[in-house]
Amino acid sequence: MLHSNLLRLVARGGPKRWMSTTTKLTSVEVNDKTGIATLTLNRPPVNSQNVQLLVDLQSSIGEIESNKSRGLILTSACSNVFSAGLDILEMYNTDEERLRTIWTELQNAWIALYGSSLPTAAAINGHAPAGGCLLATACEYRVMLPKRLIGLNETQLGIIAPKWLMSGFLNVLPQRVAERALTQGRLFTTEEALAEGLVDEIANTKEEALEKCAAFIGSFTKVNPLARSLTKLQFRAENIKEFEKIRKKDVEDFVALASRPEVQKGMGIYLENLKKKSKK
Ligand SMILES: CCCCC/C=C\C/C=C\CCC/C=C/C(=O)SCCNC(=O)CCNC(=O)[C@H](O)C(C)(C)COP(=O)(O)OP(=O)(O)OC[C@H]1O[C@@H](n2cnc3c(N)ncnc32)[C@H](O)[C@@H]1OP(=O)(O)O
Repeated sequence: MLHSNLLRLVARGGPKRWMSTTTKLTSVEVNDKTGIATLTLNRPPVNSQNVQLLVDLQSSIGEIESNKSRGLILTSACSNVFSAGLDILEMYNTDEERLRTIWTELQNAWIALYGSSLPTAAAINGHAPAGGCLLATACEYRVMLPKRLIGLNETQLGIIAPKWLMSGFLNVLPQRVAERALTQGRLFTTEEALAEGLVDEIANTKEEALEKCAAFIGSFTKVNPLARSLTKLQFRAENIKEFEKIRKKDVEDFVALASRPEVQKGMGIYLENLKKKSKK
C-alpha cells in the first residue's frame, strides 16, 4: 500500500509540497565553457518584485552557489526593464502580514546577493529604478545599455530608503554624490551613471553586456577563490553587521510606514499615474 502510494507520488512528480503550481520567475543557465551562471529575472512586463520573484531569486542564488559556478551574472528577460523595483500593486490595499512578508523577502534577497561569496555582475539591459537599482548595486560590477535610467528614486515617491538599502549605492558613489542623488530621488541616465561610477561600462546590446560581465568575472581566474571571497566580504562586513542588527526592527518600521493611510493613498495615486502613462 505504502509502496503503491509512493509510486503514485513519484509518477506525479513527488509529494504535493514539491508540486509548484506556479512557474519560477527566475531561471539559471550555466555556461559549460566558462562555468559562469546567468540568473535571469523573468516577470514581464517590468520584473516588479513581488514575493514570488524575491523568493525565486534567493533560490536561484542558492542553486548557483551550490553548483560551484565561477560567478553570477544577474540580468532580465524583459526587453526594456531590468527591474521596476518593488511590486507596488502587491503593497497596495493589503494586510500587515503580507507587508511583513514582502519586506522580509526583499531583505533576504538583498543579503543573499550582497553577501554572496561569488563574483557577481549585473547586465542591466533596461531601466533599474529603486529596488532594481538595489539589486544592481548589490553586485560587484555593472554593465548597462544606453539611454536607460537607474537610481534610488524613493524620495520622489515620498518614501525613505533605509540605510542597508543604500549600502551598495554608497559602495560605488562618493558620499557627496550619493547624498545629493538620494535626497533628490535622482534617476541617472546610463551615460550619467557611467560618468559618476554608478555603472562600470556601457554595452550596446544585452549580449555585449553579458560578455562584458563575463570578462569581469573572468578577471579573477588567477586569483585564489577563497582569498577573493574573504576579501570581498571584509569590505562588506560592516554593512552586513549593521543590517543584521536592525533587520527585525526594519521590517516593523516598513510595515508601519507602508500601512499608513497617506502612504497607501500615495501608492494608489502612483499606480493610477503609472497605468495612465502606460496607456498613452
Ligand atoms: C509609490 C509608493 C511606494 C510606497 C512604499 C512604502 C514604503 C516603502 C519604504 C521604503 C521602500 C524603499 C525600497 C524600494 C521601493 C520600491 O522599489 S517602490 C517601486 C519604485 N518603482 C518605480 O518607481 C518604477 C515605476 N515604474 C516605472 O517608472 C516604469 O514602469 C519603468 C520601470 C520605467 C518602465 O517603463 P515602461 O517600459 O514604459 O513600462 P510601463 O510604465 O508602461 O509599465 C508597464 C506595466 O507595469 C506596471 N508597473 C510598472 N512599475 C511597477 C511597479 N513597481 N509595481 C507594479 N506595477 C508596475 C505599470 O503600471 C504597467 O501596468 P499596466 O500595463 O498599465 O497594467
